[in-house]
Amino acid sequence: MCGIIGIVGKSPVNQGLYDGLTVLQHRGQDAAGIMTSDGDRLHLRKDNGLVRDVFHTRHMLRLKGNMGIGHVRYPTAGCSSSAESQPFYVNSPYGISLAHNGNLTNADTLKGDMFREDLRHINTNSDSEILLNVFAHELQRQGKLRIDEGDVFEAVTRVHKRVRGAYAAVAMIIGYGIVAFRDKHGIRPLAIGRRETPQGTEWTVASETVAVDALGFERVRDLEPGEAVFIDVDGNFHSRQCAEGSVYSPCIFEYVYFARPDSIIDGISVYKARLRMGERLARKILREWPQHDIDVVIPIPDTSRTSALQLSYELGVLYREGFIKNRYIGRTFIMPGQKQRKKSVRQKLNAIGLEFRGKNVLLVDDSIVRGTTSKQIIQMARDAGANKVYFASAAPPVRYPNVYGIDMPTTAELIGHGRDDKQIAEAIGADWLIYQDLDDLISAVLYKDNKKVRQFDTSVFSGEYPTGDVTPEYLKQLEQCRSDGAKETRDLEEGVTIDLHNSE
Ligand SMILES: O=P(O)(O)OC[C@H]1O[C@H](OP(=O)(O)OP(=O)(O)O)[C@H](O)[C@@H]1O
Ligand SMILES: NC(=O)CC[C@H](N)C(=O)O
Ligand SMILES: [Mg+2]
Repeated sequence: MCGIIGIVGKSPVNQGLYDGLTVLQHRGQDAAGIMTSDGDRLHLRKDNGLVRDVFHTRHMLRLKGNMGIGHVRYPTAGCSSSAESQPFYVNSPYGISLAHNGNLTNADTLKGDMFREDLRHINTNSDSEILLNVFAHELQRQGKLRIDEGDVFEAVTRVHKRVRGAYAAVAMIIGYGIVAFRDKHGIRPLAIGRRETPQGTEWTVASETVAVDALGFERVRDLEPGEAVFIDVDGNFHSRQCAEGSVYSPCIFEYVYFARPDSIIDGISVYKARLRMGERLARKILREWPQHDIDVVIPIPDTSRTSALQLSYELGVLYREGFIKNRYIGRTFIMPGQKQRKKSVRQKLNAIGLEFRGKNVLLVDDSIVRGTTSKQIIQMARDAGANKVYFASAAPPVRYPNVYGIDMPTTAELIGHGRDDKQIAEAIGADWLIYQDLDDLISAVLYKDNKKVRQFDTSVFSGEYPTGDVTPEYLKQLEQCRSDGAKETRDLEEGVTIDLHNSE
């Protein structure tokens, strides 16, 4: 997952973009970047690392201008070189930069078309560079010296006709403004905020409402699937539906794990959805094991806390924080390699002995993906003296790859693939394991908050891909180039790619 943000302001936006990226950090820890526009000049700083490490005072001073976009990256295509960090830039037409969250499913075809038909060179293996070039080509094709919002929307309409997969994007056109658009399934989130100042109205577009809140903007609404909004340099807001047959199918895994609980995605509170997940899972436990002997419910920090709390309440069993999280270690699941992920679990969490000694503990996590966390945590609970260690997952088993912006491309890496619940329990070392049912998860998220959302992208649980273009051949090819093993070899072979547009 990545985090994106754009601001059209009435005063310098560098600090706002930085602050916005900081609260979107949980969506991508590998790289960060900001590009601002100051009159007819663009300023860029991007590199590998966390937001706080990438931007120093000297970079912030150079990021001048009242309009800009930013990105935090969790790679799902290409490699993790700083050259593939975002925003990307093309000089023609007009000078355009773009930041993207998601993953294109027809990137290879598009790349070929770009070269053969559009005569454009793509310098990296990033699908986001392709998305930018498709947009740039479609804008250029109109052959205008000066453009207006109609031309921008026409270009986005044509992008939707060519591009498949998941894309929530913000693009900045020098001298004109910022355009934001969302694929016709609305798989990745994108929210709009506005702020009144004595100088006039300022606008922001960001992956999650937490960024809108943190910057002191007022939440306006989410972009609709297939919709584009264009905010011109004077702060005028324009919007248009640019795709045919748009159907809301937001990624349900955003609610399970990715998003911050204080965000509201597509009108649905992530926090409330997680509470309901806990509630439904508790009811399932009571149905399946009414005579349970659970002494205490313990969450696996951070994400499972909300659902674990509600689960314990509904179950009528004590909730205890038995694991303490090191606040300086980030999310382990989105780390690039399995070795690093494994090592980080132990660095990140430590058990409080007295909560485990002689007790039957129910550990609750939001999801089990590769089993990296659950396996080690269960062992830690045993080492801390637990009598029985039970495990509950607020999401159903993850059994299928994700192709829309979450880096889980290989079925073989998923602990739920090809195993039933009993075999998974054995593999992670649990005495008993319970998963949320998919229907319960859907009803926990759906509820009645937003009537427009009727279905979700549930592909990692169901194997059903809403874009309809994900074939077994595609998945095989994805697995070959993006498995942990393939990534390691490639990073060694490619070494450091020199970036064209970067400054130290
Ligand atoms: O089965 P796995 O492959 O280990 O993946 C699942 C785990 O990874 C995530 O935690 P993470 O540490 O990334 O973030 P968190 O602190 O937000 O819970 C998630 O919350 C689960 O705990
Ligand atoms: N997780 C994402 O949204 C990734 C965006 C893009 N596919 C990249 O790899 O940079
Ligand atoms: Mg976790």
